[in-house]
Amino acid sequence: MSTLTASGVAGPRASRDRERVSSPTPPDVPTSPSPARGDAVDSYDVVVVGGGPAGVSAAVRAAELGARTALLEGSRTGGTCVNTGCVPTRVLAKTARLVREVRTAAEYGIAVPQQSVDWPATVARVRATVERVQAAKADPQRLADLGVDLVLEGRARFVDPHVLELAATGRRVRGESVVLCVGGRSRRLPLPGAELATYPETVLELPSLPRRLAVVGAGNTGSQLVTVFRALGSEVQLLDLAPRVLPTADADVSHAVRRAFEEQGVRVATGIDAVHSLRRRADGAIDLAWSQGGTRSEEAFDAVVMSVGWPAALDGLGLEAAGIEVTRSAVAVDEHLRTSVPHVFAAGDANGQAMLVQAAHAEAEAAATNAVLGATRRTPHLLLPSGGFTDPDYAGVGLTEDEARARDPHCLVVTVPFTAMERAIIDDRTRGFLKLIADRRRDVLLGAHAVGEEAVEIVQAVTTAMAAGVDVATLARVEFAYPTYSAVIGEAARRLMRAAVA
Ligand SMILES: Cc1cc2nc3c(=O)[nH]c(=O)nc-3n(C[C@H](O)[C@H](O)[C@H](O)COP(=O)(O)OP(=O)(O)OC[C@H]3O[C@@H](n4cnc5c(N)ncnc54)[C@H](O)[C@@H]3O)c2cc1C
Ligand SMILES: NC(=O)c1ccc[n+]([C@@H]2O[C@H](COP(=O)([O-])OP(=O)(O)OC[C@H]3O[C@@H](n4cnc5c(N)ncnc54)[C@H](O)[C@@H]3O)[C@@H](O)[C@H]2O)c1
Repeated sequence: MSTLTASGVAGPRASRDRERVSSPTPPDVPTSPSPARGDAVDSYDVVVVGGGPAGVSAAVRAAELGARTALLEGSRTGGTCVNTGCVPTRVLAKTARLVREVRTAAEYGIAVPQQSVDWPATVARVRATVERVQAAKADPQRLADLGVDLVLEGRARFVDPHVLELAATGRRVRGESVVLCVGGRSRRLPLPGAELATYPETVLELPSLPRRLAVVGAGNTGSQLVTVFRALGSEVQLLDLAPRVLPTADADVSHAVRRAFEEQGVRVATGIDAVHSLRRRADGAIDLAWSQGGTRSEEAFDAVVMSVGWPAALDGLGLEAAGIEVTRSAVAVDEHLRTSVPHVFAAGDANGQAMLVQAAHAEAEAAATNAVLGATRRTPHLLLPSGGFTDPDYAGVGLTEDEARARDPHCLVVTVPFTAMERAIIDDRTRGFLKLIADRRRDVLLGAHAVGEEAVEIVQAVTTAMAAGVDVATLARVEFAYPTYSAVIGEAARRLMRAAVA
């Protein structure tokens, strides 16, 4: 059987005598013999670099299309998502929710003794859950069964546009096409004392719960960490250069989350001028200096978390050896996810576009298909739902109200507060709303934004309707089970039907 290449011409075969999984360390999977540094080159149709959500999707897709495929992972499969991002954050969010539930238990007649949080036990629980998700999602045998050679021999580095060298063994792997799925890492600000900061990937390494915590950056990551540590008892100061928290969310979502933070006792400072420095004090605390409106502040914290952005993880990748261009801290790609070098593609956080798991999957499948069959697929990401597990939760899909009004001032917007929904009243979770945005003819849903209980699931349900091209009248006729949070969708659709066009 001949192998596929991007041009459809028979290409070089991989060494099939190698085990499908190789690793420099002796885990429970067999390892392949490693040739001397730079000696041998194993050839594949498609080499995928990075084994996070994007890399695994790209490798599986390429293998499904019949390409000989290698997946090079420098650390652990699962990437940021499983190991240090979504999964641990979600377990921490559940921990925070449990604390809040316990706090209100007495209102339901349940006596709970004075609560306390055992941080090491929380961390152990998070780590155990990461392992369980690892086992379910990133099973090397599953990849092998799908026809992917998983190579765990350290970080890969280009030595020329087709060949990558693996740091742990020096083995060289050649790809007729290469798909870069190397993800990102937290941005490091070049500040005096920056080494004193904690980063989202390292919050679990905090030795104890900080009594006083500063979170710099109120994007998705920072906002979720605010909720977690506030619920666990920390005094929290949130700082951001942007004028509002969650700066890319719908403005009403952003305002609602900020209001909730402030009611919970979080000090929120947006529109600051700059963060200046961190400095270790004699008592072990960290002095953080920042300014706002020209006034300088300096305050002591037990920990300072920096969540100020997520550039692509390009250090040591040798992009210069391949001639691959970088723009704004990410690998530049065209609409077909092709880099400046035509046989190299980039998907997921590495290209700096959407930076969500669902986007990583979609981009990776398109990039791998393009790598194998030719570059024609695109991922316009018109419908990319996302959300975060703060207190309250928030979510959105499609255009924000400001974006929709900028395109058509006569678009229709309705907002249904959770105070109107029986389920929210029953659960005592009336903080929140669903905003639905439709075109003036009510043919197309343009956006949905929610704050409150089950916000992410509600927005996901609206996304399904949007993806199916459901018009407002049809949505208004859908029956929703009683009593559910998603019933707010039907109520919003009915209000859209009654809304007057300006
Ligand atoms: C705290 C936090 C919470 C998040 N929560 C959510 C969420 O709830 N929902 C959501 O959709 N998104 C969330 N995200 C974003 C999500 O984690 C990323 O969008 C997603 O992981 C991107 O997948 P990826 O495969 O592109 O990159 P990654 O998951 O970062 O994977 C990249 C992989 O490449 C490997 N690698 C890097 N360089 C090399 C190299 N040179 N050689 C070999 N291997 C290499 C890395 O070891 C890593 O395994 C969160 C992010 C953070 C930081
Ligand atoms: N639940 C989710 O879906 C989820 C959760 C976490 C992260 N993510 C994704 O991961 C990526 C990274 O998220 P993130 O929150 O780390 O980054 P981000 O870029 O989304 O937010 C960074 C925040 O830091 C602020 N900032 C930047 N420089 C600053 C400075 N010098 N001082 C003070 N504030 C500064 C920005 O204004 C912004 O609000 C994003 O694309 C995000 O969507 C998604």
